[in-house]
Amino acid sequence: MLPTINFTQTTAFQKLLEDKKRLESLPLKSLFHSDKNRQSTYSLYFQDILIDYSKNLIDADTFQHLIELAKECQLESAIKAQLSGELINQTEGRAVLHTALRKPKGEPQLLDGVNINAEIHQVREHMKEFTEQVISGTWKGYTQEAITDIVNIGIGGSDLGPVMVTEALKPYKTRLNVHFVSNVDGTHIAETLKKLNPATTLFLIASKTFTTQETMANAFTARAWFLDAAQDESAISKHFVALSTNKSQVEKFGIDSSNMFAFWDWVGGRYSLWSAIGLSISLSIGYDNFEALLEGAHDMDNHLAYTPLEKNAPVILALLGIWYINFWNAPTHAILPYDQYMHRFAAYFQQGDMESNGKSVDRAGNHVNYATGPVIWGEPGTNGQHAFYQLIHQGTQMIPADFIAPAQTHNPIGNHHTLLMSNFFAQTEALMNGKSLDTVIAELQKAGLNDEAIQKLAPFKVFEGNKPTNSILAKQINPKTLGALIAMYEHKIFVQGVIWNIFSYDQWGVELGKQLANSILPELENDQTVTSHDSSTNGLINQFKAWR
Ligand SMILES: O=P(O)(O)OC[C@H]1O[C@H](O)[C@H](O)[C@@H](O)[C@@H]1O
Repeated sequence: MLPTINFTQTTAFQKLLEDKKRLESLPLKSLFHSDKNRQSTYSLYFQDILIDYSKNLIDADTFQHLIELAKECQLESAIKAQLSGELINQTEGRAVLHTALRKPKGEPQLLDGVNINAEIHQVREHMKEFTEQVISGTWKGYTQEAITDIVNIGIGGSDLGPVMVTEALKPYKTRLNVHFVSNVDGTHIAETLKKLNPATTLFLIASKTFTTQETMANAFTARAWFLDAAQDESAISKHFVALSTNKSQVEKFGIDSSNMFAFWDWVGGRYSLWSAIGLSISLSIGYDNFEALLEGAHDMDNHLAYTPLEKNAPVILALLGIWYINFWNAPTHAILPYDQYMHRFAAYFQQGDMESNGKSVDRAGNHVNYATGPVIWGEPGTNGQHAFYQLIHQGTQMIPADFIAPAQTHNPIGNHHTLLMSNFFAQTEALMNGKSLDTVIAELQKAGLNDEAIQKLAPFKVFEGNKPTNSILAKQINPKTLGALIAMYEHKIFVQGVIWNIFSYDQWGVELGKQLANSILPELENDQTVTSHDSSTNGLINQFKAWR
């Protein structure tokens, strides 16, 4: 079981309140002036990834107190509880073992006293064989042609992870074209199918529960589109496979269980790209690369488990997040990859983080009196710079940000990568240093403005600085480093949930909307005036009915 400690009642919390007062009036850049070794003190290497957290509003005492906070909240035993398969997802009565999916063959993982490693590797073996058959063209469609296109139909965790990873690892692409349909808006599937030939298309119906409304609607549409061409139900077995935990629903849909890739209820949807849900990844980049992704994540799991908290990357990132959210009132956190291939990374962690830690009830069932998970957002640099960085630089909210970049590009064209990286380095430096009024005045004088003009313009050109950032510099974004990065963020989320004393692995908050949609659906299927809701909802429904 996880400990239930209110972190605001700890000794470390009180010390951190004092630290905040001290650091408020201490410019971050002065911490660099007074300590020439600051970068090496506040950065660490994880394999070929440099995690530099020195541009944060911390000093030695604060860092120490953050570690003490983690210890007082019994983080170390919580990490052991999760990794050893305890039922830490208490509201659903489940263990949380996505880390087990990344263990090599033969490395035991106990769940209820049973070693589940062999079962996991059986599915991985099935994924490997299937991937190789489809890529080599020995898996044939109903016209005996090889498959050219894969359509993954899934939503939430059965979509976002595979989309993000296949995009991030596009340089490793096999000959297969992978498409993703998630939205129940018919436009999504219509636009996807337009480009495809049923004879060479393979559908992966990805759903942990196999009952999700959007996915089932898209799956039935895909089935009808396919049968319209094939005119033969027996052809389905060559063109539809299921990635799910729900065998009976899969069979009901008409997919043979030999075409089902199983996973288990101890894999949370938003942590499932490592399971059979990753089949689209494996087809997209090849099984060996998929395995390398898992290996990278497994190395990060070991780092979490065996590294002292002071040197533990996900723990440090989590504690820095707590520092800003709970002591500096930062409501959001930006993830800014300077890598076009990683353009869905922030979107992926919107679900990862916000569905996990968007909670307001603690593990004892009481309403919390402190902030929990932040709003996660971000876009790739440099696009973000020309869109929303203005607010990060000069707005009123503190927005801690992670800058992520590869030193080596997969596309060495002219000086593009140097241009990109000059922006990567410049932004975190600018956010930290800002620009003082004196500097602004001197610049305006140099530009030849008169005193009156300078006085008028100067305030708008001042940058306060002191904006905290982490810089995560990877030698290269490849399957292994990406796996490690994803796992690092996953563990960061878990660590924060432990400190906030919330359950990070349930998602009851998504249920109410689903329930209401189900009750409204029949009301939309006739032309009668609706009166069963509030006047706004009734009015909107009735206008919709009149206009459709
Ligand atoms: O994989 P499925 O069972 O279809 O679930 C898809 C998604 O459904 C819900 O929105 C859950 O909140 C998500 O966590 C889940 O990823």
